[in-house]
Amino acid sequence: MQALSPSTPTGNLRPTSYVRTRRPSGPSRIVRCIYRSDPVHFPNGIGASRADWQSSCAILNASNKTFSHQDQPAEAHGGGSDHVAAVNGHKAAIDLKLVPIDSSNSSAPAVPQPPKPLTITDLSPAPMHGSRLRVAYQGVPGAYSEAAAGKAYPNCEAIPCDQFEVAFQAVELWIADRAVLPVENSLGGSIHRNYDLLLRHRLHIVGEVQLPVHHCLLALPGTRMDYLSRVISHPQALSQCEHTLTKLCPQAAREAVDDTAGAAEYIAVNNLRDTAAIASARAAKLYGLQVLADGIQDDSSNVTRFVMLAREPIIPRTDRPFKTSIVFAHDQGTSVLFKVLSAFAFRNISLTKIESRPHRNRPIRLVDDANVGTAKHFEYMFYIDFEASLAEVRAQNALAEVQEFTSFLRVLGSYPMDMTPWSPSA
Ligand SMILES: O=C(O)C(=O)C[C@]1(C(=O)O)C=C[C@@H](O)C=C1
Repeated sequence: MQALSPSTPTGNLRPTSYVRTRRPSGPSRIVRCIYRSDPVHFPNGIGASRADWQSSCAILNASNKTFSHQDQPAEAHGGGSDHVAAVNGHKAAIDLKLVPIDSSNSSAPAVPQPPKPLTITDLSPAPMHGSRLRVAYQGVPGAYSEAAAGKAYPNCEAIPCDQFEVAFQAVELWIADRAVLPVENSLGGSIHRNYDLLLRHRLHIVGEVQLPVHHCLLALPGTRMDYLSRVISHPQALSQCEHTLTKLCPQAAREAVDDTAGAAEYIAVNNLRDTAAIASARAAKLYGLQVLADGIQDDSSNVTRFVMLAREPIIPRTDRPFKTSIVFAHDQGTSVLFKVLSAFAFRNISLTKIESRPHRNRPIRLVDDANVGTAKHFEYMFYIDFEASLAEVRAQNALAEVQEFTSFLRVLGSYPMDMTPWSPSA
């Protein structure tokens, strides 16, 4: 099993061809590279088999084909909850001259073909990569992020990536249609890396899912809890089980790894008899481990919130509860925060989340006072989620006001709230 990594597809798993398309106007671009794969299925919203990323890559003979654009309402892919803005949904790729033509078929001299006119079928939703949405997540099969991808898009093909950054890039490079990434956990707090990446990349939040996270302590069959010298897992999982772990195996050191299921796989592959992993029951099954303890999160209300990202925003609506995520900064730093928050308070708009991260471009603001010296204020980017749709006038007015108080403002997305009934990780 190999997760998509920075060397994929541009490194050792380089695909043998890309399919390119040229838009009616503008330059040609890579829209897809095709790998042979045994993708993960989500028959009931949960992944069932492992994706198998191979270096081999199908070469499309596109001489007589037209392909549809991938971005379209998620239902067309057999599930999903976001509707990508049709205004950006170029439905057909009409000029495929850049695709290598299969030379085995070319006994006759090549006659230049005039471009074919668009037909009504070119405009109907038919993804060029088959009928399933491809969803990038960080981790390997059995990770909670894979389960979140299955909850967000029930029939999707889940694409494992070894880093969050790679999941962003997979969508940007059209290798995946969506990315599903954790942003916060009810016990462990924010996943800061993803807040920073949301700002660095140009993807749009098109949805959210909240996943109850039920952790197990996994080890090779026959391992005894009192012989454990090490527990390995994702830092979030370690922090969500901190107190329980201290009670269960106080002698064991804790070590952070990239993801929970990756920790389980690592134990199995290296036959580690003194090490346990915190991961899902599904990871135990996938990697042949035994469940030493079940439900080891410190509180049953252990929920991780994931956001779904796409290249295009969705059209905000008012017929169901929506949330909007923004990020802003100001030259005068935290002094404007109160004014910004009042723009929402005056309109009865509830905030559901506020987060601050270092302002990487300008981390410190110096304020000189000849009498007392120089004050050094840290600068921040503020992230806010509020409960309103951008289609609502009160939200538009609030943002117009926020813009007056800020030197930088970006809407990360306006998207349906996850309203699934509450079920803690029992
Ligand atoms: O390691 C995994 O299984 C993940 O999907 C990552 C992650 C996270 O980043 O928070 C997701 C959910 C859990 O909170 C623990 C870990």
